[in-house]
Amino acid sequence: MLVKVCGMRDEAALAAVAALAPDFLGFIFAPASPRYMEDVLAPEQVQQVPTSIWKVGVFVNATTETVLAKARQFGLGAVQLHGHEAPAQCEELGEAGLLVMKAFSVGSAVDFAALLPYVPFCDFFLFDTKGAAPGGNGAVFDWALLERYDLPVPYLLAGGLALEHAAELAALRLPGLVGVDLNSGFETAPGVKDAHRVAQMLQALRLPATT
Ligand SMILES: O=C(O)c1ccccc1N[C@@H]1O[C@H](COP(=O)(O)O)[C@@H](O)[C@H]1O
Repeated sequence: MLVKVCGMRDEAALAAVAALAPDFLGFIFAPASPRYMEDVLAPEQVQQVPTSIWKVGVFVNATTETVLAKARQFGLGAVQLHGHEAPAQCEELGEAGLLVMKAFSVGSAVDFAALLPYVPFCDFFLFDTKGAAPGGNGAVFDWALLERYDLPVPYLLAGGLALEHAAELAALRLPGLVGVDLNSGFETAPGVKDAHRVAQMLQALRLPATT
């Protein structure tokens, strides 16, 4: 199971979580988010994350020019598009050499047909809970809604995941599911990750499957 830890904005927590070697570390570039990090982390602090970890910039309805400029400045290898970005923008960012993750908000149902235009242009999808904010709402959706997923793009599960879900997530078998995204459920304050809780989750998810 791939693990992304998102919303890094505290230098000490960044170092502690990076030392745990998650697959992805996420940095929020949406100014309205309490996890917005450009005011507290310098590009060099992001660039020094080990190259074995994908550095993911999380954007909400930013232009391609802005995303590419931030990617260059902070040394991002991947982008998570968490707004209403079009398939053409995913294509542009992929062609620029970035790994593209498109997030979709899940309410009481998922319209998989609406995702079809994104299929050729995304490396991963990410399913998050619909809420008042574009992301980081800290709420879990009904994962059973993904049982009918049949598209060829692998996805990460997001939305309110916390340590209490560890056993259920480790045993979860859903078509297309390849990873999880840890965010507000692993914080002591917005953007300050609790490396101890992240370590416990990584251990639970990386244990060999028993079934
Ligand atoms: O975390 C944020 O503040 C945020 C802001 C804008 C876009 C995305 C954001 N976070 C993403 O939201 C999901 C779910 O987070 P949570 O577990 O519910 O807190 C996750 O993919 C984050 O990357």
